[in-house]
Amino acid sequence: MNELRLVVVGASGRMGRMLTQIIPDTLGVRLTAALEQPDSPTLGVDSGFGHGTTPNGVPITSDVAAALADADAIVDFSSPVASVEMAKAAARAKIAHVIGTTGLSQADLDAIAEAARETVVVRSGNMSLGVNLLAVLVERAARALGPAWDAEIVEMHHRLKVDAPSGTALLLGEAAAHGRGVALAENSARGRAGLTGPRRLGEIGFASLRGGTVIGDHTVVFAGAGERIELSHRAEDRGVFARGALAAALWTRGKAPGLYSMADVLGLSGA
Ligand SMILES: NC(=O)C1=CN([C@@H]2O[C@H](COP(=O)(O)OP(=O)(O)OC[C@H]3O[C@@H](n4cnc5c(N)ncnc54)[C@H](O)[C@@H]3O)[C@@H](O)[C@H]2O)C=CC1
Ligand SMILES: O=C(O)C1=N[C@H](C(=O)O)C[C@H](O)C1
Repeated sequence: MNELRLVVVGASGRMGRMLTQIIPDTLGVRLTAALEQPDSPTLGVDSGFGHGTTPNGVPITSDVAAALADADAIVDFSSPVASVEMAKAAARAKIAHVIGTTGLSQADLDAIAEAARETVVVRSGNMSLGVNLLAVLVERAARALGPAWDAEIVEMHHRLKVDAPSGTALLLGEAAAHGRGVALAENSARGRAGLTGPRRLGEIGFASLRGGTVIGDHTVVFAGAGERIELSHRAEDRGVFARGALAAALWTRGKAPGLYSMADVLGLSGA
């Protein structure tokens, strides 16, 4: 089978640099374009620059049309605005779109769902195997324990992260809500401050810490009467997200248009 021709969106970012670093060592994929913002100072620079290796011959560009003309899939860790624009472009070009970007609003999610009617889209707040398995465990725990065990999700990330709660925290919150058979939107508590009153039964709480260079730590606490369960994941290397995203891109081959998750890619749906 031919190599999957890949476009990386957000090529100069932390995840984009990780992707361009590992793509040459990943069987079955080939980088054909590296996209950045039109005003990025890195335009024209070889996209291998970010990790001090030999040039890869793929210069960073902002020409979306040219990039999509020679591609099978897009791997996108950028910004909500950029990912929604890319989703529309991917739908028009019928190219698979793997979206890792977080901080998406409901309107952004609706636009991505609309694009997924035309092409294969894999979206996840976390592309790592560990977190997606953790979500399965959280769902089971929430189902078994019920709302009498208070669920709180604590996350910590590096000082440059711009959205909160993290996409992973929301994914884990969805898992807990699903386990309890409720909607997260109607049962979540974010950013408590001031005279909050006592905790509401069934609430799923979120707390976000930011500092230093932390790649991504998440803990789901189930606090019962007189005992507590904590389920945690710590990412030690952005490679876990990048490898997951490349696995997702390869998985899209031959799939019907639709919106998929990493649980689908990893075979964890219904686990
Ligand atoms: N789902 C997952 O497993 C993971 C998700 N993320 C998410 O991915 C996103 C990016 O994270 P980082 O790489 O750490 O951020 P970053 O800020 O280092 O990189 C984002 C890059 O996207 C670029 N960009 C913005 N608009 C663009 C456009 N229109 N076209 C092309 N490029 C554009 C920026 O210039 C920047 O270089 C964030 O939303 C983050 O939360 C990060 C790690 C793992
Ligand atoms: O911005 C990051 O860095 C990360 N973002 C994702 C999130 O919002 O959960 C995934 C990972 O934790 C790193």
